[in-house]
Amino acid sequence: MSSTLERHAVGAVAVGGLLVGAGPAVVIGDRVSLRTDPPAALRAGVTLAEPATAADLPAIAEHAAAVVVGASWTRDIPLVRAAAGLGLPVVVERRASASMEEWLGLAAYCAGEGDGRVILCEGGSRPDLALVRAARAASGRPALVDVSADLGLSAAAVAAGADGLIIDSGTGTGTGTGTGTGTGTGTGTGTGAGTGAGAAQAAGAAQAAGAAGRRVAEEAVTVVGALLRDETPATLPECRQAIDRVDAALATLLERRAELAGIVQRLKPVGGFAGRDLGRERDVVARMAVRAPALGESRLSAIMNAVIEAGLHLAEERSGR
Ligand SMILES: C=C(O[C@@H]1C=C(C(=O)O)C=C[C@H]1O)C(=O)O
Repeated sequence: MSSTLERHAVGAVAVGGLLVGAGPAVVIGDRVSLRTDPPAALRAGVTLAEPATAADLPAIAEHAAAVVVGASWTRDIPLVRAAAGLGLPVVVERRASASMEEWLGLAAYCAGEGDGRVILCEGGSRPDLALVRAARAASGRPALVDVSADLGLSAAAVAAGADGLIIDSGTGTGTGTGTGTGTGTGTGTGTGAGTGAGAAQAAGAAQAAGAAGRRVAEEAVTVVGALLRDETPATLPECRQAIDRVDAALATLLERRAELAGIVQRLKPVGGFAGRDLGRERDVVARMAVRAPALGESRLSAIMNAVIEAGLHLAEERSGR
């Protein structure tokens, strides 16, 4: 077995005001690539910036919180080396078809050329989430997943252990001017660019789609993070934020539960409070106590009585009883 399969605790890398790799997963909505975005996209305070050439590096050092070694040029070693030595955290994208060993090898090279602050990043149209999980555990480096091409993978990426999601900066800012393309889909991707009439519309569509995309990513980080991401908050604000995420997940589940309980009321011969089934309620509590042994049956029973009664009230209200 390769030694890269050893598992390491994942360290944290600060990127601007974000801590990537410890605590909650983050959403990064501003990744700029000077290979495709206009130079003006590199505004002060941008989080991630990818150079087109070495000439871009001084401006990136001045304006960006981290430099991206992009998937399309991981073999341009002089540029990789210059980017890694810039003094910023380095985000190392996996070249499509690169193996985990190649990816981690490049990350280690960047760590050696720089000050060691390296974050892995997986992207493309079909991000390999199993590889993200394995690479993160094997290297101890935090990992981001760029879900711009398929926002529907946001929840899966967080579940796979991603320390953050990147959503395309074009979708996040909608800075288009002029006519051109403005596409917004249900999953929230959009770009606005061009010159002439229709610009505002294109930019507006891109902005709306970008905001929707951000909500999808934030939702995944919050709800899936609350369910699956290990956290040991050390401060009062961090702990309260962690509780807020758990409450968001709870509210989502409570609403879902109330809908299901409402369907049951319509399916039973006698619904509502009149058809209350205390045996079934006891079974519900007993099963939950297996998952929540610290709370135990008697505390859970009080909680679930309130939950069940709220569901019955809602069902009766809706049925006009
Ligand atoms: C949903 C039902 O109706 C009532 C509500 C329950 C619940 O919310 O879990 C459980 C038992 C019943 O008192 C059911 O019978 O399953």
